[in-house]
Amino acid sequence: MREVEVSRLTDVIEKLCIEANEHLPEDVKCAIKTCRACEDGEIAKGILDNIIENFDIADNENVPICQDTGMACVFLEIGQDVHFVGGDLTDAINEGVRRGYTNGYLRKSVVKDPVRRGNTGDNTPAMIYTEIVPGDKVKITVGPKGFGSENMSMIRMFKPSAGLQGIKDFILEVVETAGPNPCPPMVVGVGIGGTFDKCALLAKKALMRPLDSHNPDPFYAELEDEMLEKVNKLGIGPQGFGGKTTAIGLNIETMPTHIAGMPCAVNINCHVTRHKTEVI
Ligand SMILES: O=C(O)C[C@H](O)C(=O)O
Repeated sequence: MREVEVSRLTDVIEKLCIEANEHLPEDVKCAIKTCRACEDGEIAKGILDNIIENFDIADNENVPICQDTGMACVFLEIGQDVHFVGGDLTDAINEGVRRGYTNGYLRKSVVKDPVRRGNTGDNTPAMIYTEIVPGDKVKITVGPKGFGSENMSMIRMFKPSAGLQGIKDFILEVVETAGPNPCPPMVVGVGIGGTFDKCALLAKKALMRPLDSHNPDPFYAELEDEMLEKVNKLGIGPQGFGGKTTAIGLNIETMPTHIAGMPCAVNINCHVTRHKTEVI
């Protein structure tokens, strides 16, 4: 059994909240630049140039890429041989978010109550997802999630008879309904399978996977390519002004499901698909 002080998580999460908000992952930057090279419309090219200039400024001046610094989604893969000591794990995670958003001068975007509102003032609570894995390490990923795009996400509980075509049509429906609202070019995270709740989590996890990777199952890897091409043929384009680049990536995550169902969730992210990981 390896003892891990929870204060180490506080320190790491503080750092990851700031870094994730200021520095876009290389695979995302690369995907945006590749799409810029393929565009021929003047407006689309100009918007993608602005997006590239924006993330370069954020990198060089250590400022947030977007005014929406998001809800702090914290994913923990906890080795089963880890024993947390020195305090309450949830409190330690929230303290990391509190310090990150305060010391990094990041916008506090969380309200105390979904209906009656009232800002919590420190961007807590974090959305915490834990998974127990073999080993004695803790893998921490912070993915700040903006809500212009979160609001455009959807889930549908298909009957199996809807088949693959039902899923393909649903992905296109969600992207088309989103239109310019999630600040395209977007990243499309798709979850298929599990239960109602697990399916939504799969879609969110799909957004954390590098855009230059594929689902390990060739069937779903091909579906990722096919659907990305179809999404880009919708012509929504950068910021919704038309063009070839509606999405810079489309990742699919799946898991087994019940014989009577085929849940599908589509979690939309804007081009600011941020996440930072550290293993302790
Ligand atoms: O909350 C915001 O700043 C805006 C939001 O992310 C949006 O896309 O409009």
